Amino acid sequence: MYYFIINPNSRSGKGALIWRDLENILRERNIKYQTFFTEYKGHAVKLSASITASIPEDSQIKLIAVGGDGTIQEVLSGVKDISRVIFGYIPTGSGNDFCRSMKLPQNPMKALELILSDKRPHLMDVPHISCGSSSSRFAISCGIGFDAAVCHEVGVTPMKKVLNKIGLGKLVYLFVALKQLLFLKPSSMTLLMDDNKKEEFSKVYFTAIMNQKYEGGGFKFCPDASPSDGYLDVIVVDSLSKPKVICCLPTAFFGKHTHFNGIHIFRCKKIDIHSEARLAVHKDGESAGLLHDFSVCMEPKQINMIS
Ligand SMILES: Nc1ncnc2c1ncn2[C@@H]1O[C@H](COP(=O)(O)OP(=O)(O)OP(=O)(O)O)[C@@H](O)[C@H]1O
Repeated sequence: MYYFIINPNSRSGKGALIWRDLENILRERNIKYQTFFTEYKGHAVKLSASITASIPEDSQIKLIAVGGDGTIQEVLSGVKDISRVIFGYIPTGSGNDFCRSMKLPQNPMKALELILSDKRPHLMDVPHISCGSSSSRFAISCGIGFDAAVCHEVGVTPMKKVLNKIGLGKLVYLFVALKQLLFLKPSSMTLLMDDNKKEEFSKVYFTAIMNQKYEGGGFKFCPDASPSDGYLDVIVVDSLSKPKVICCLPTAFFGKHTHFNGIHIFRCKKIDIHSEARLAVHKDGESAGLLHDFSVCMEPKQINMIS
């Protein structure tokens, strides 16, 4: 039995249309499945929690997220015990950084074929973010500062709808990034890694904590990040002039930004971040509010991922 959690609103409503075609394939092949449609932000967390709470002891279920990167983040966050889930993903979002990093099919039909092929799943690391009293999982990355401000604006800008209509949804990240950069004020930040390594920076544009190589619609910010090495890769962009950031950003599409002065990359299993200014924070591209502090650590258990 497959349990599909579907965000019909992904890619500005195209998700619902794509699901119709996918469901025809499931029906034609007499596949056993159940569907759960999200109706509002945060609904996938609840659906995933109630589905996985009903798994009988010592058994596993196939839980499939159908949506954008934000839907993956919510579905993973709701799962009760990740070791009892075989997780699959069908991309119907705009950014699709998860597919890019995991080398999964970007085409929803091909992604469904992969899920139905019954290939042996691979283990994937799942990081955990704590902000005050709230905590959740993410799959790709979380970040504070510029990258989060971009994610926040991408989520609300009407430009996303327009560009999605003409099949250029990915460009929205580029336009919003350039606009945000013009108004951005760097902040001082302290990073405490694995409880013993402290790094202080005075003019941080953003810090991203990455489980995967890509975020923000294709920026390869941490080219050596791997979702199966048990580590978080951290990038800090500090003390660059704005013109230099503009020069550096396009090179990040190819992971060639790491040699610029002011780009710092670290690796750890746990990190506590403090920003002097209250800045935007994101998890897998979805806004997590404006914060001074948050912590990220790797979950002790990995999830079985169909890939
Ligand atoms: N029925 C719904 N109506 C409105 N928003 C929803 C609904 N279901 C889910 N959401 C919210 O929509 C947001 C974006 O979803 P998702 O990431 O799946 O799609 P996307 O934004 O098109 O893709 P991407 O993140 O790859 O750009 C998430 O925060 C999710 O909680």
